[in-house]
Amino acid sequence: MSHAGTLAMIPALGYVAGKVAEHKEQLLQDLNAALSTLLDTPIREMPVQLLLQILAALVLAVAVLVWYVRKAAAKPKPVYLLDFAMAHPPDTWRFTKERFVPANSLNTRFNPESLDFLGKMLERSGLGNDTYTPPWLVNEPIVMDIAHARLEFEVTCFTAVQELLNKTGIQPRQIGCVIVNSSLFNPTPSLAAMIMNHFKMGSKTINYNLGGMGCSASLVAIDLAKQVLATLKDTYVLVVSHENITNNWYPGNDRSMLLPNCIFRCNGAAMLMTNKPTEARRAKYELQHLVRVNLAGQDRAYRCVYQLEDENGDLGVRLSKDLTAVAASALQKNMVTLGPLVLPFSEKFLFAVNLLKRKFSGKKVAPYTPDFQLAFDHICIHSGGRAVIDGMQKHLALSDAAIEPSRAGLYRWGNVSSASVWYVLSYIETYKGLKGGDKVWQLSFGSGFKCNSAVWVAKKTFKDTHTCWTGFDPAKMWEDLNALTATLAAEKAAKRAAAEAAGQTLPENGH
Ligand SMILES: CC(C)(COP(=O)(O)OP(=O)(O)OC[C@H]1O[C@@H](n2cnc3c(N)ncnc32)[C@H](O)[C@@H]1OP(=O)(O)O)[C@@H](O)C(=O)NCCC(=O)NCCSC(=O)CC(=O)O
Repeated sequence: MSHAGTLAMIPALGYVAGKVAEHKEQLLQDLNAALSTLLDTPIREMPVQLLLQILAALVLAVAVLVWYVRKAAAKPKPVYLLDFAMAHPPDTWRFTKERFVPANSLNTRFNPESLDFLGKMLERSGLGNDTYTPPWLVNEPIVMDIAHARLEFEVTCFTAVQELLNKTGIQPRQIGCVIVNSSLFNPTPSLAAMIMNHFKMGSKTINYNLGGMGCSASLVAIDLAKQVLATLKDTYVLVVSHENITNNWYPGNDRSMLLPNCIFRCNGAAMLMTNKPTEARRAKYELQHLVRVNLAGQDRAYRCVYQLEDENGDLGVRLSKDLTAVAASALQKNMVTLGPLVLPFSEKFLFAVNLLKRKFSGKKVAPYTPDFQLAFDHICIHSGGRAVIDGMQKHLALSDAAIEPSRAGLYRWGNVSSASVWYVLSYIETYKGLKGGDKVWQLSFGSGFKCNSAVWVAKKTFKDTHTCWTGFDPAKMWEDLNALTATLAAEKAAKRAAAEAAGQTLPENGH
């Protein structure tokens, strides 16, 4: 029954309760008399009508019991996130900003304009000085073979999984299913098989490998884990999210394909999910909602993150300038489903009034964006790039404090693809901590084009210091980011003034 139906029954129940209280004495006397007659009368002597009434009551009781048991069995069992751990590559993989252009100069195929573009984009990207790249991509000789791509996966993800097993005390043989997502590196045997082989998992463990699913694939993997947990009893599902830099380093001169070299960096996240009731108390979170939106049916959205060969045959991923606009439209669609599930009544009401005004007022009314900060205590937005985060902050009208974890994710780790929502959550656990009952929103975007949301509820009050944030200084980050914002604003103003002087008008984005 819907909540509205339940609410509507309250006055009726109140009326019945009032009447019962009013005639309590009489009712008790009648019941007593009926019971004594019933108990003193052998079944053979009972009137047929009474027997039928007893039978009907018994049938009704059994039907209610069966309905209740079936309803309880059909209710999805809770899905818990026991814990998660992040990859933290070795210090020898640190890739400072000063090294970026000299290291890229080792690739003799980059022309001077490309090197200029790479340097300029890095400066404006919102990445800090301390991200990680496999050393074989930025030292001579440059190697981009499959053995090194595998090595990158081992260094990042095996360590994250090992740390997760150490934290939880779960043995590899207890894991019933392994799910790995990596968009651009899908060797055979699969990455999921590599995990099973390294950790010597049992032959009954099932595995899945999600390829080509972009930066929002971690939440697709979580959704798959949820579905697996609905079919396997009392088990653990290990989810590993990774994007490979070695297999994705573009050596050519197409600007839109060079952009990933500027912003994508080494990463890995390992999550342990379970449906075991005995783990309910120590689990960090319970999954409350998972909403997936996929715009693959629309050409512009489908093509805006696209792997292809350039005109010289070099393979890379082209990032379209449309990406932030497409992400905003995917977000809008996701919010339409997510909003009613999570927003407080006041926000739903304002949204509905706005909708009616837009439909029937005959005037141009701007759409109302609900305040999602009223629905969630913590927000983890995919740190896909400075422009992506800026766009999301604007669309969702988020405060600097609410968006800080995502900015920190980009600044400290770069665009770490689908693992980003976990680096962001680990920042929240490390710096802010959670209270039991806190709601966390993970929001990811990626090729397809997809926008996925996961809502988690903290099961306890805790703080967890993740090693991937050791030594990080949020104040220094804000100092750098504020300086960058000021530089970009000054540049934009100068461009606009020059254009106006020349009698031209620049579009909103300044180009
Ligand atoms: C790259 C930026 C840091 C640049 O910042 P700026 O403030 O300088 O931006 P801007 O718009 O003024 O652009 C500066 C210059 O870069 C060029 N430029 C910008 N975007 C470009 C693109 N996609 N392809 C080619 N050129 C591009 C502009 O034309 C301009 O060139 P000129 O100076 O010549 O006029 C920012 O635009 C950004 O963060 N973009 C989003 C990156 C992104 O797509 N991330 C999502 C990754 S995909 C992902 O995360 C999901 C997935 O993979 O599945």
